[in-house]
Amino acid sequence: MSTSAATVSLPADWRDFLALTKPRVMTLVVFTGLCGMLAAPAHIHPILGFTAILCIALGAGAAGALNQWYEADLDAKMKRTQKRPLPAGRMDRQSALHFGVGLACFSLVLMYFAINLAATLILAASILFYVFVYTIWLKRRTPQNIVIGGAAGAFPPMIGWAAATGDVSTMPVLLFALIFLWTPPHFWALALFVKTDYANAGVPMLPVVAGERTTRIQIGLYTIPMILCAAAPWPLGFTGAIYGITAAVMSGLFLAMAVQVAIRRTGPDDDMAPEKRLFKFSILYLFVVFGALVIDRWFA
Ligand code: HEM
Ligand SMILES: CC(C)=CCC/C(C)=C/CC/C(C)=C/COP(=O)(O)OP(=O)(O)O
Repeated sequence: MSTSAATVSLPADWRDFLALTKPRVMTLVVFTGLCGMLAAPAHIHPILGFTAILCIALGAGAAGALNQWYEADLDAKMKRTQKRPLPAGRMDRQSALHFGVGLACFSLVLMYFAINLAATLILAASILFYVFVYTIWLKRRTPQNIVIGGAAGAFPPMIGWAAATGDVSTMPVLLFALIFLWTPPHFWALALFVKTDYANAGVPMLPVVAGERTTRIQIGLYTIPMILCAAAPWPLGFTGAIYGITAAVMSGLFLAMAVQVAIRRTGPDDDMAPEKRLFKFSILYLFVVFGALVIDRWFA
């Protein structure tokens, strides 16, 4: 259990509450949720659609706040996270806890009454998974933390789909699998160049525990099933050529960058440019592939 990381010296303002929700990561979470909703074979009224996306954003924000409530001690030890409201002492942990629990309850109640049970249950699963399975249980215990805990971030397209259709079928499961398999290359590419931060904080991320070589190989190994999942919707008849060709081009680029990272040997002064490029590209990849899904459905 984490302890209070710093003396609280400044009153928190709305920017600190916004920072608790991890807004930058949330943009992609919300985008994949929106694309899952718009790619579904059912129309949802725009106001209900907006409400469902709002619920995903609030639920993800709640999960981010509860993550920061629990790991203020870890965040205080890492350069990348030291300026967050809790480790910087601009907010007390209880406020973050109340904010996170309140937001989670609000998003779930709104989803249930405005949308449907299926979307509510999957949203609840993703909040619970991120907070309890990833943050509290696995993150400090095993380098497989992000493989298993990563499921939390893979649910949003399924939530969007369920909001539009009321259920879940093969296609949203494929979209879940795509993000699930994307998460290890996304995160481990970053972990390779912020390895020292994690080592200092005592977090057992793969490069710290198993070494760089293993991490590089694992990045390559997860990329192969990931691109198969990205390719599958076209031959399975769920999408057309716009999606199929876009996914193939983006997956080809992803594979090339992942292989480059997988086979590289680096010295202590290496600038880690290929790893940084792969991390940045991983984000663009999901934006473009999910965007293509919607363009294919609506404009093809
Ligand atoms: C367990 C799974 C994941 C882990 C451990 C992880 C970890 C990280 C970390 C540490 C960063 C750097 C953020 C920062 O500098 O504050 C990051 C950035 C990012 N992640 Fe992930 N991530 C995961 C899953 C996801 C998922 C599922 C998405 C969305 C679908 C996502 C989207 C992003 C985006 C958009 C950024 C860039 C944020 C920025 O520009 O600052 N991540 N991720
Ligand atoms: C719809 C819904 C509830 C989604 C929630 C899932 C979600 C926000 C997934 C993204 C995962 C994420 C931000 C991991 C960051 O890892 P970390 O927490 O180890 O990163 P840190 O070191 O920056 O805190």
